[in-house]
Amino acid sequence: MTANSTAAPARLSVTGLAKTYDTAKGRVPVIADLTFEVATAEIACIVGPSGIGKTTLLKCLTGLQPITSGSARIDGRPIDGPPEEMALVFQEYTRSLMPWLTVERNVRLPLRHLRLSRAETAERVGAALAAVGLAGAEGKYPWQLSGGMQQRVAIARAIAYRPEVLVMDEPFASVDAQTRFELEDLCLRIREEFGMTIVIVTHDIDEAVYLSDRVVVLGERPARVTEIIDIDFGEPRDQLRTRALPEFARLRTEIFELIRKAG
Ligand SMILES: Nc1ncnc2c1ncn2[C@@H]1O[C@H](COP(=O)(O)OP(=O)(O)OP(=O)(O)O)[C@@H](O)[C@H]1O
Repeated sequence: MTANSTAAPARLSVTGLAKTYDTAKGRVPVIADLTFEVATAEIACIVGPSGIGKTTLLKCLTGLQPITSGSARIDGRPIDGPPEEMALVFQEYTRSLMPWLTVERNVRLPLRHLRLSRAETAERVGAALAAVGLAGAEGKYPWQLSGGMQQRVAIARAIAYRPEVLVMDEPFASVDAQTRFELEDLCLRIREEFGMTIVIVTHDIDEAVYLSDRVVVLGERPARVTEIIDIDFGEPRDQLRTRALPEFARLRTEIFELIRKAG
């Protein structure tokens, strides 16, 4: 955890965040009290039992849901609506891509707001598609692509926008194991290449250990931070070598136990 009040503000800081939904049946407290920070160019994974409030937390971080109390800040500024410097990738790529637009136009869509030159737009779209291994697929439509390829397009769209913070909600849950490994390594590369800060909700403990600089484990209902676990495998990480390290197994067991107790 990078944290102290005299240093520059963390890229993302969550302080005493609480969230209660107002429903027809009354108020439903989902998040009681969360505090954690994510520094620039770090990858943080949020894990916890099903229904603990992980997606709710992401909605608060991305300004899609108002926070009930406490705060979420980006570079010290309170988040009270979708911040321009953030991009969000959902698990359900089928709902996030426009089926009537080509891959190229899907990736270009959010860039409209940035008022870039044509050349820069083309450069960013090309580089993002190349980064996800989809160079040459510009003219295809989402429905002509496999699920894994569609999710790559959704990620390319986020990369082309070059957000300072990339937030992803179970982004690889619906792709096959091989694609999942490739997309995880893509995350590590874009963090390296663009200095992006990445926050990922995942149910996959191994994925959290492999990708993260820190894992935020949520527990209790309404949710609190059970534990923040720093991970230091250094770079580069490798799907076979890193996952075979004794320290990897130790961290997996520790996080598994924490989630089991929290559930
Ligand atoms: N808009 C809403 N209004 C009322 N309650 C909601 C709303 N969205 C989510 N909830 C409730 O908040 C709780 C946490 O849901 P959330 O989707 O954030 O959990 P999660 O940890 O992401 O779940 P999962 O691991 O199953 O994806 C659940 O009980 C859910 O029913």
